[in-house]
Amino acid sequence: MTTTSPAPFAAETGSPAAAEFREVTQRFGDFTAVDRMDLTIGAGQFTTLLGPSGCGKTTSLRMLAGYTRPTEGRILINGQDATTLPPEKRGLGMVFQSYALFPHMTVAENVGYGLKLRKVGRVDREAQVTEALEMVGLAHLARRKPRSLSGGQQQRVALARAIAIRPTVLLLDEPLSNLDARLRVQMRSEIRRIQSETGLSVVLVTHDQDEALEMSDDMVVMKSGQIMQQGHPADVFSAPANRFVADFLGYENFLTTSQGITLAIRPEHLQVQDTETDAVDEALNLRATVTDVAYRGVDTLLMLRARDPSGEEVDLLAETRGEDPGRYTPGDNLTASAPRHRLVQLGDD
Ligand SMILES: Nc1ncnc2c1ncn2[C@@H]1O[C@H](COP(=O)(O)OP(=O)(O)OP(=O)(O)O)[C@@H](O)[C@H]1O
Repeated sequence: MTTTSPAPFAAETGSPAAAEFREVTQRFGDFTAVDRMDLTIGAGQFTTLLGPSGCGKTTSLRMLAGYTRPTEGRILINGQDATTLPPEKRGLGMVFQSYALFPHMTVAENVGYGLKLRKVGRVDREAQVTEALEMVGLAHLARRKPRSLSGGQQQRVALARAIAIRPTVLLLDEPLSNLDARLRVQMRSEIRRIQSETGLSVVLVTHDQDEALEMSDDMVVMKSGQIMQQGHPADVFSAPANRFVADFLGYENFLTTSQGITLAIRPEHLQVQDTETDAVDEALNLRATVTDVAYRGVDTLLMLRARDPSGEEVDLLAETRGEDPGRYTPGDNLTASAPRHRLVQLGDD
């Protein structure tokens, strides 16, 4: 495996960002798929667009790639207005969910295709193809046809093809969703390694929060064509801005305080005790009744019903580890508590 110096791949110096969306809207008839979006894609960063199906992730990526023109707003690539540029003039690499390899071409020909279109000479082209194939660990399969490769290998060829042109930004649209679970996890770290070795700016679209948390430098959570929160995964995870983001990232418990503030607590942070007095020092301290118990091997989920500090009845979920699974049964009364640093205060959606 050769290590490539980041220089040829890095975004042009002096560029404030690899790409920018400025007040971008995309309408399809009456429907607004992307709604006045402002987004900066940092040069050399791994940015993920995360959100549920239909939130506008792919539409945003297609606008950046130039396959769809925004109804309103501007798109900048490397500081230049690219709003009306056709896809082939944007210098972007793209990998789709379906690998879209040419079946009649060898692996090397597939990887070199974009370079040939760009009229890169044979010697340089071969060097760049080899470099890209080495990067994805497939140099030994250069003469094979795609159909003789596994799904994971085909995905690597698609990735090599996209990086061979040394794109300004590499766009990945759910590239791992056709792979089995083990391979998907392996490819996550491979793509991440390639990104850090090349210094490429990458935008990944995914609905998988684990993928986004593991891979991103910058995570953009979207809902209904709008950005709900953008930041480093650890920051977004520990301090979701609103209920939507919290919900999407697996916060299951939402409570309202007597002052009307909404708090979120992760199920693994909600502790249960048999008696009221055990938990008096905790910031949150609620009497609750067990409504259901689900044993899951490594942990046991307790479904609880309680009255929150505002007086509303709420359903809670506590994930207990190391407890005897038979310890609690429906109808039991207990105390659900959490220390102050586990209570996340939420803003409006
Ligand atoms: N060409 C189109 N014409 C009409 N509506 C469209 C078109 N393309 C997308 N949409 C709609 O815009 C919304 C956003 O679609 P988009 O594909 O961007 O979502 P997504 O977040 O990528 O979802 P998924 O994860 O399911 O791909 C959806 O409701 C979709 O039906």
